[in-house]
Amino acid sequence: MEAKEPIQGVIQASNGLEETIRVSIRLRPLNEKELTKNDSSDWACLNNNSIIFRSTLPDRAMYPQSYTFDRVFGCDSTTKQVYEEGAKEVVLSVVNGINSTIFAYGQTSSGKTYTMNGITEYSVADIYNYMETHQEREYVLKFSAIEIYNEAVRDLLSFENVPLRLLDDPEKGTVVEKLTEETLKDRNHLQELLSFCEVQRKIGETTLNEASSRSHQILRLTIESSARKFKKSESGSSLTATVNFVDLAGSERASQTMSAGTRLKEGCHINRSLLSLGTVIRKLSKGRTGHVPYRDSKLTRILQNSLGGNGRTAIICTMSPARSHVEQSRNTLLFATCAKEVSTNAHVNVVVSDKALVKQLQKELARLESEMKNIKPLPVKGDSNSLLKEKEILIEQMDKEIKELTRQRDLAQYRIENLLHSVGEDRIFKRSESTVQIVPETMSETMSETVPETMSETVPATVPDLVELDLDLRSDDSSLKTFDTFNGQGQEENSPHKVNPLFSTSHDDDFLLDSSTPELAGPYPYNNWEEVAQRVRANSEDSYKDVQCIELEESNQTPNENVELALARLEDNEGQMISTSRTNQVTSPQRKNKEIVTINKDYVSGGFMPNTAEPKRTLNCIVNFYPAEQSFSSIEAAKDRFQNLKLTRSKSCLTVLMELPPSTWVEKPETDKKAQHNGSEINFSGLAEGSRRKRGLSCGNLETEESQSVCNRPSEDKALEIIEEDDDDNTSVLNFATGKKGKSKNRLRKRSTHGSRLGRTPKREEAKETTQDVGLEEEQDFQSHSDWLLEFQGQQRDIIELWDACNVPLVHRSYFFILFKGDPSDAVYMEVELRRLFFIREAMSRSTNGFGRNDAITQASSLKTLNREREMLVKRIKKKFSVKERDTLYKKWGIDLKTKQRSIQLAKKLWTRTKDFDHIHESAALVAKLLGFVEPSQVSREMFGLSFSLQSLDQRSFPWKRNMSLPF
Ligand SMILES: Nc1ncnc2c1ncn2[C@@H]1O[C@H](COP(=O)(O)OP(=O)(O)OP(=O)(O)O)[C@@H](O)[C@H]1O
Repeated sequence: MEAKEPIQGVIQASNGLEETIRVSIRLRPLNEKELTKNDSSDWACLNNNSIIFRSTLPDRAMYPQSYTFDRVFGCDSTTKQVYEEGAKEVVLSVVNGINSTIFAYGQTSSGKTYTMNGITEYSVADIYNYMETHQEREYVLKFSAIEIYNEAVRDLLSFENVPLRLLDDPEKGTVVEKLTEETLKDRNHLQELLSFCEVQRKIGETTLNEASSRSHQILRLTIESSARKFKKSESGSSLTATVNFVDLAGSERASQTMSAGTRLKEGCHINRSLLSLGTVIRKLSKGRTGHVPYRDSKLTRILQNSLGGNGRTAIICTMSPARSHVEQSRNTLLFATCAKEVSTNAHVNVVVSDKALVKQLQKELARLESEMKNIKPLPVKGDSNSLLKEKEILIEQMDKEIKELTRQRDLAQYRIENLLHSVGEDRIFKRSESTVQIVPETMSETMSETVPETMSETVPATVPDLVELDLDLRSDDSSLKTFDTFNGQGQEENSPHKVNPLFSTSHDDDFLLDSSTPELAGPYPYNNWEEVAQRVRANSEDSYKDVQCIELEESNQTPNENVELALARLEDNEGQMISTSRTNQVTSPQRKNKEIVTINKDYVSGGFMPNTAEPKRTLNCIVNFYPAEQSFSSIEAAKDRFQNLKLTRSKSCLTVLMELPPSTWVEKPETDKKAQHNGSEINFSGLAEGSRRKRGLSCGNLETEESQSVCNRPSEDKALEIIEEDDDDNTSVLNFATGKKGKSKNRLRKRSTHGSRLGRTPKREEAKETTQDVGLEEEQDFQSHSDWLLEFQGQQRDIIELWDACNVPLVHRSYFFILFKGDPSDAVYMEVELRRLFFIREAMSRSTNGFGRNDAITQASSLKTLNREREMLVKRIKKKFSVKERDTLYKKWGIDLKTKQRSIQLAKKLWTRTKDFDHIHESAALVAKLLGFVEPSQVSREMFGLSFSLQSLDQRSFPWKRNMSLPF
């Protein structure tokens, strides 16, 4: 068994190897004397491991008949076999740094010396053979020999017959003082020494006149080995181990050698060492508990490590087969049986000096440092910069893919939600063909679910968009920020709004190409709406320009300042909103902004919740807070005002301006007269019940025929209807947008749906037709503006009335009042506001009276039709206004990109959230404007329209939500 390579740097021992003593039995043949006496053998080797006693004598029955050991050698076994199978493995452990001991135990003349001499010879031969075949290491062999006789230790290599003392060394254990230790030169040298020892031992026996040895002989061979690459002086570590060849004295009892005098004493000493050996073996065989009497004899002291200590041990028990020696043979077998139970714990003995250890570590360190220095950097394939760029490009591509996938995922989720929602709404949302039907209580939840979750979070249903519009009017920068926040972009850190991925990454116009839009089926109920916009724009083009010019030349007031001015008046009349005393003079922008914020805060904190007291108060304020002599809406006042300006426009322009005062929201006798002159039955003197009845406005009673006609008005009867008289007039977008009328001979005939509802339309249309019959273009334009003015004034009153009925908050009224002053392009917003207010009032009424479902149709079918219309609108918008054209217009008008983006975002939101017929046309018109016809002066107006359209959408579900009343 090969021992493991020792670990350097550890002094004395490692690799503990616990094993039992290897015990073999060798049965020698009968010698001549025994044969002569016919001392037959009763022992027989049953196999290689067992020996049996075959005697049938009755008195022997009490003893065991069979014994088993590691190896049993019969009479015909050679010493070579005994060595090979019983000792060699243990002996050769010494070359690997493990101590080993070979014992020969047995009675006198049983063959101990005979066997041990042979084993020693074979061992020496094998050791030298090993060293010769392992030249990588250097070996130093040292030999010593002692004899223990009568408990006296003698150096067999010394001619002096002086007993040696035993010393206890802390590291080596018991050592023999002054013991000769001969360093061997070669194997012959060892053979000479062995012969010399044998002679010495025989001399002693001869002196004692003994045929058999009475002493214990210990031949000790120590082997030190080290790696050959290290010189001895530099050797950091070496292995050192000793093999002991122990030839014990005969184990027969003292009584058998009992004699008088010296012989008795000799026999007693023999027994002492042997008895002590037997005791130690017996103790060790029972485990290492308790005291082991190693020190009871010289023999056990010297061989302490070989007996249950650091080393491997083999015991060869020799025995005579003669029947006459049966008792000694049994004793030998009993000893062997005990020895078999003894275990040892062999270690590899590595001896390392401190100096050598330091040197070895230094060398190892130097080697490692050298290796570190020799390590070359790994070759880099190609240019690192190009690799980096490639990686960056790859990352960018992956990032785009991720965004695209995310967008597709969100889109798919949104469609699924819509689909599921539509299915679910079939049971709860019903409406007539063209009437917005009051939805059940679950409608509010359904509506909110229709909008993507992120969008719902972005715009809480109860947060009016006016607040954001207010901020927008303060300054461009703040409005940008606010609107971005509104749309989930450019969020502030603590903003609860989330970005809707549906919009965050898509192109500005992508939402118009949403493939989820179903096909359009059936008649398009709002044909040529874009032509309406063109007409309106064309007819009002000069007015726009003049207004802009006047506003610029008047006082360089910005839209914000106009708002401020109105608010200042509002404050003066209210006297409660803002304690600051103000006049009509324009204050500094900073101050104005601050005060507007104050109003907005009031609105958000207090005005948002239902407030029944304020609307009644503010309604009167809105109507009356302008004294007649100060009112901008007064024609006379407007004339004075305009005349004081440095007008550069033509007379016709001035005329138009005079007819389109900045604000017509207050009652004007002149206008009333004009309205009456045109056959209108509108009573402009307030909001008396009688006037409402005259106009057919039955706001409080929707069960009347008129009100039913309002609510059930087909969607075809929308706010604007275009009659193209000249099909060849295909004014280009650019021409239209830049104000070139070209050869347009379009006739715009406005048909007010709500006007019809109010009972004014027939007469008003008659007036229109009469005007058209004149045929003069200027007169037609004039008539058109006059009609619009009447229409506008009528709408104003309806709106004011509905504001009151719906408890619309003051702030909303204020801004609406300021922004929409009778410009022809305000028609859309007026119509939207009216529709919104009608709806809200109707909803309030229904919420009080209960819900009716008889005339309802399924939400799925209405959504289907809605989406068809949406699809058609998309196609028309795309066809009319290319992206390139719009960009050209934006650039020409100087609309900055952020403003454009903001408008488009609002349009997206409105477009996406428009879920019914009431809003799709207005939203389509607004979207179209924002995509192609938003001039700088219209930005705030358009945004306001979008904002309150969105607000209307959000608040639609509010009245039924948790039975709360309307917030305005
Ligand atoms: N296996 C054997 N084969 C042949 N002869 C043997 C064998 N074993 C021992 N002998 C012979 O027996 C005799 C006694 O042997 P040996 O001297 O070795 O006994 P011993 O046990 O050493 O006795 P003592 O204890 O008195 O020294 C010797 O002459 C030896 O040659």
